[in-house]
Amino acid sequence: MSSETLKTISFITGNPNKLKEFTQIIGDLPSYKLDSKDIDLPEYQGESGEEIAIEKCKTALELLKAPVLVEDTSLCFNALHGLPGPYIKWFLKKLKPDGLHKLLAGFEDKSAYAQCIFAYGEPGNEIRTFVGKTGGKIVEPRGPRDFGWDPCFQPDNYEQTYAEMSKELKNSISHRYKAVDLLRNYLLSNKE
Ligand SMILES: O=c1nc[nH]c2c1ncn2[C@H]1C[C@H](O)[C@@H](COP(=O)(O)OP(=O)(O)OP(=O)(O)O)O1
Ligand SMILES: [Mg+2]
Repeated sequence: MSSETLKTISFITGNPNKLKEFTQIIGDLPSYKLDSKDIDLPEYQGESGEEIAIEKCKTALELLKAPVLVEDTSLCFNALHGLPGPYIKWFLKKLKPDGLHKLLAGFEDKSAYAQCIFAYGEPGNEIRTFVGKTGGKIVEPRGPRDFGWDPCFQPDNYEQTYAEMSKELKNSISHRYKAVDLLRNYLLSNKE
């Protein structure tokens, strides 16, 4: 297929680590050209993760008026009925991974899940969402601190935190991997 007939999709995110993982996970996508834009879009509050992703996608569509992809990530503590959830960014900013772990000091249940929701929109079409979840527990931080709450999240069935894992391993089991896998299948089955 010549480059003129490739459909360009812009992944809009202000987070370079997300973009790096996304690019590694999605790999080569025949018929599409994946582009990215570094814009930190405003996010609605008090909504479910899915609604936040859809609203974020609508904002991106208004800006670009072309196929856009956005993503919203949550970290949900079961003892806290799913909080911090979509507000994890602000909790992390103030508390750091150490404080996130301490937040659960008074609770026996340290279980949590990481959730990633991609929202894909094209002008005039309904917005599609793709949800990936990985369960685990919140532990005392271990490993490099280069990406968010990775040091304090240990996925089920593994002895390492996300931060201690190789990128290849994280990207083969993560919340983001599961969501991108659904998105990839959708895009490949939906191409004209
Ligand atoms: O796999 C991950 N491992 C560790 N930390 C992570 C991961 N994925 C997102 N994060 C962090 C980034 C932000 O502190 C919060 C999600 O907030 P979220 O609004 O989705 O991300 P963001 O504002 O950094 O980028 P964007 O411009 O795409 O909204 O969790
Ligand atoms: Mg954000």
